[in-house]
Amino acid sequence: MVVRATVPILDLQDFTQGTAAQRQGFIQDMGQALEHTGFFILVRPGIDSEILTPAYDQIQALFALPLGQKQQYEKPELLGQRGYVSFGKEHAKGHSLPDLKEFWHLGRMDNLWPQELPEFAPALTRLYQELDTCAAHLLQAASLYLALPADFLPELVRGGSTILRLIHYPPVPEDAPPGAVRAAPHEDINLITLLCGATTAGLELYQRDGTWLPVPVIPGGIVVDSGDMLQWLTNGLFCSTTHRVVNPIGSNESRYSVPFFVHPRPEVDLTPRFECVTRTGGVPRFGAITATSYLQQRLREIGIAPPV
Ligand SMILES: O=C(O)CCC(=O)C(=O)O
Ligand SMILES: [Fe+2]
Repeated sequence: MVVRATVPILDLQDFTQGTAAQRQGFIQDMGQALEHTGFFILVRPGIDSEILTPAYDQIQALFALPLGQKQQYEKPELLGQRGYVSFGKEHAKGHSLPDLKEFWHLGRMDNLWPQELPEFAPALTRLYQELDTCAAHLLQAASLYLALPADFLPELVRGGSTILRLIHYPPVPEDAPPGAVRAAPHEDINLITLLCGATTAGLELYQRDGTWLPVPVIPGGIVVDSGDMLQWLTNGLFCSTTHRVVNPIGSNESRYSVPFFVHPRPEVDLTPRFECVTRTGGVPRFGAITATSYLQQRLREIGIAPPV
């Protein structure tokens, strides 16, 4: 019998409102998912449609603005960390072809806001805050799984450089370079990513047997994955899984998705925790580095930051 792999599904309310046994079950299942798949789908994440719907309306309105207006908010000196990044700018590490996407970044502070859309700032600020709360629950559960104090990981990201990325993948242009895809295979740089509300399928994750597993779109669910910084800090116990977004087959429509990249504060030390080194064979696989040095190095690799 062939057993088909699936992406684990977890219910956040087991952790936030469940019995002691449900809470413990959530911690175990989440830890196992991050160890073995690097991905899971979170249902009942506590972000309701009153927040998501207006945010999505604003995202669609943003990308519908004329290119010239969007480009007023494209500022190379911000290294793509705030405002607009136009179609074809970013490429995945190790890939020369650009991804077929345009996107907008907003953070905890120092944001650029599109003056054309007065509702944009309040709607997106609320979504950022809700995702920040959701991420804190997940990082608490991850800390408990690692037998660290519950506040260990949430404390690293408090006031940190977390970024909300609004992505629009337009219909694939006829003149797109052969081989270019919506998002080429890559790993996320940060600690964890919460991907909310992709409008259509396309996200796939790479499995150890060399096959790609499509991630289903579950309405109201959030796709969560662990990134390279968490892999580093846990000495590889939690894996940062390669993923990609494939081009649509059949109807060539726009796809929107909204990843929330949870980052530590810049000065945070990412040296593997000794508890995790012990759990992974006793030998540190990674060295000492701060979150800011790690990020700069990675942004250079994807063509966003200038070489030193
Ligand atoms: O659009 C998606 O579903 C995934 C996007 C992604 O992996 C990324 O921006 O890092
Ligand atoms: Fe990603």
